[in-house]
Amino acid sequence: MTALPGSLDATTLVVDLPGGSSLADLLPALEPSAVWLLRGEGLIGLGAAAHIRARGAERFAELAQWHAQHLAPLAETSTLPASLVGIPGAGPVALTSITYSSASAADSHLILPELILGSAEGKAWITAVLRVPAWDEDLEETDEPVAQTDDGAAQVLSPRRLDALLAKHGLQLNAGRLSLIGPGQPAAGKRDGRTAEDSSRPATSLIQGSHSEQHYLRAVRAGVDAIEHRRLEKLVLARDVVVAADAPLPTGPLLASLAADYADCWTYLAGDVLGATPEMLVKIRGQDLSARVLAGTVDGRAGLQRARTLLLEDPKQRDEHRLAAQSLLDQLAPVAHQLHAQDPPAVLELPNVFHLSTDVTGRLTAETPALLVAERAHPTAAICGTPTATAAELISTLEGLDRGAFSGPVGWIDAQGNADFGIALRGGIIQEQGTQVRLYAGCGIVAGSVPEEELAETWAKMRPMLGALGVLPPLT
Ligand SMILES: C=C(O[C@@H]1C=C(C(=O)O)C=C[C@H]1O)C(=O)O
Repeated sequence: MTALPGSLDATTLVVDLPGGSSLADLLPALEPSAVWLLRGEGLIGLGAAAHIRARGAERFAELAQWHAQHLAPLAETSTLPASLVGIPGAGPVALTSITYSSASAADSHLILPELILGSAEGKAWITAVLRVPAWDEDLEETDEPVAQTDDGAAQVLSPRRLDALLAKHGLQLNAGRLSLIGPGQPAAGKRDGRTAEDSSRPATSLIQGSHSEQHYLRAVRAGVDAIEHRRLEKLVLARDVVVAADAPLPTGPLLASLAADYADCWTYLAGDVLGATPEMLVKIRGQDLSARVLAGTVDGRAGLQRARTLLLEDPKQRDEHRLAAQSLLDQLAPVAHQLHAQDPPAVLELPNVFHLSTDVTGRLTAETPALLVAERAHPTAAICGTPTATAAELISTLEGLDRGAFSGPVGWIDAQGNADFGIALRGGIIQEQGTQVRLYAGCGIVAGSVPEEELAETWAKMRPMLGALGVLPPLT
């Protein structure tokens, strides 16, 4: 973990967005360090005031400790404009991605952007986070006079410094209106989030991932075998493919296209992982928690009527789903009460696939820090299996992958401890200086699963990223 000398100072201002546009409309022209968007609203992080990395079994605890020591105190010291008080995620907020496995060679991340663009409930704001050096540090960067806010609180951020910070990220503020500097103004309400710059996007092609399709078919067969020998009930097996580009891929336009095409999914970027996930591991609002468990999948080409029959009336799909919902309830039970799971599950319709979906609600019983609630909830049987330990062990031998951030928690946590932790699905990991994205997808295997059908399902799950990257999947 990185030590952080000095302390942090955050200033939040209410802003207007260019007429008729949403936060997501700004994305194509930005180079975000972190993103979390649903239906055009959410958070865009730019730069980093602090970037904490952790690995191993203590990764959740280390990030939670950093939050408690550095971010939580800002809830007291950085006051919010009155109209934003009570809006979760408003003010200083860290975005995070945590690896699926404690054995991963990849880092887990907690990123506190130096500039946060936020929007929720029809309001928009910017938060600037500055690092105030300790007394014995070089003070060169803080030669600005300390200003006073209306309520008399000390404010390190002078108007000149704010303008410089905005300009560094291609933005400006005029009479409270936030806009892009230069020609790349957002296209108000533009449906597909694409701009003229798209024509100059790097050329992309699909190449094999860590293993062949045959390797995946064999792994699924071995998984079904283990289930039929009663070693376990359910197992989620993933595979990867790589999209290679002839130049670094700009993440702003990629995320904008995901946000436009998958508006009902959470579009995310944190550390090196990005995508658009439909699954919420756990959302924390004060003592309230909620989640959306998904398991059981039908290709979107089936159409809603047929998908409803295939999902709701198939005992195999219902069983696979029940195990996923039950695992979340069991794992949250020590820290929550009044846990309630929707029954029967609903059918969630996405542009590429249909899922069985269960909404869960509950109340946290004790003051468990949000990141440690996420640690408890992870991994559910939606992305691991039942029983968890047996499934995790089989995954590590059969998949032959380091999943990195794929299928781990991804989202944000604010100074008060409100948080969204999605599951990093339908995404990929940026590699090779931005010239490659490694896409991952997995499928729940139960007794009777057919390997070829599971392989086809992985392609359906990769469709959002393949589409955003301009690559056609093979015919399935
Ligand atoms: C593992 C993935 O998705 C998970 C597995 C599902 C399934 O097996 O039916 C459905 C939704 C997700 O919980 C993935 O998208 O890669």
